[in-house]
Amino acid sequence: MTTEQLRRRFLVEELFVPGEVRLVYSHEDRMVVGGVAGPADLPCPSELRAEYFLERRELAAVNVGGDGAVTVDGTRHELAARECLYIGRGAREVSFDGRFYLVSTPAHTGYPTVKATLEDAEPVRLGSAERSNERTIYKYIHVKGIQSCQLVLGVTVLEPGSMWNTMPCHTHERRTEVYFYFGLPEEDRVVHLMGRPDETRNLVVAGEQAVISPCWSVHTGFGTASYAFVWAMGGENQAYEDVEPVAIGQLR
Ligand SMILES: O=C[C@H](O)[C@@H](O)CC(=O)C(=O)O
Ligand SMILES: [Zn+2]
Repeated sequence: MTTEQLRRRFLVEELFVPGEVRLVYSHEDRMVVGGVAGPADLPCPSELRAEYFLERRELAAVNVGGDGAVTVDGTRHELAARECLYIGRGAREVSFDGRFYLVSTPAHTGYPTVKATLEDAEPVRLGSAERSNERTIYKYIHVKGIQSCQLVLGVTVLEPGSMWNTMPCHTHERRTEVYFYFGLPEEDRVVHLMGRPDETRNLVVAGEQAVISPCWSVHTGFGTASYAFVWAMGGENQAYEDVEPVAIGQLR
């Protein structure tokens, strides 16, 4: 595929339009990703053939702006920067006040709507300054955190001067993963690597853009400045550790 074909197929651009909720439906594990520059209400696009968005789905909203709030069936949840709200199947009315990144997967049952702060996410520090990959992984929705049907989601924040994420990298044959980069200065970019481990391609990604990684694809990258990203997975299982590790020397 050419650069343009790769970008059309795997890169999600232009998610934030004032007063709108923008959504992209991927057939990779039927994940929906979106952006809200609120105030705005969650619509129910006709492609879902549903009465309301969460009739057969679950949703996570991560605050990628300043202070914000999400109202779910009349209950208002205040969210500070980088905090996350999980909204279970069955919620009928969802509205946003602020800047949110959204991820949704199909759901077979309704789990409670729960808010998580950075402290709730049991931060794990990884990497080192020597390898330019000092970072903290905050897991929000996972087996030992917020319960969901299939969604697994968290935020990774790089330290100033650290540019690499997820190296050594991996694939996970049982799940699709989407990375949404944010907190990157306007003029900077992340060079994101995708593709099978023995045949990689790169996408040059700006802040507030998302990259879809099908189950066969690695997902790793380096920025021209530090950044944060939301990682979200959907698919066969929720085991965060269930990955096929790729040694650095295996990459082509
Ligand atoms: O499957 C797990 C995901 O790729 C991320 O959680 C990895 C990550 O945030 C990192 O290494 O910085
Ligand atoms: Zn991964």
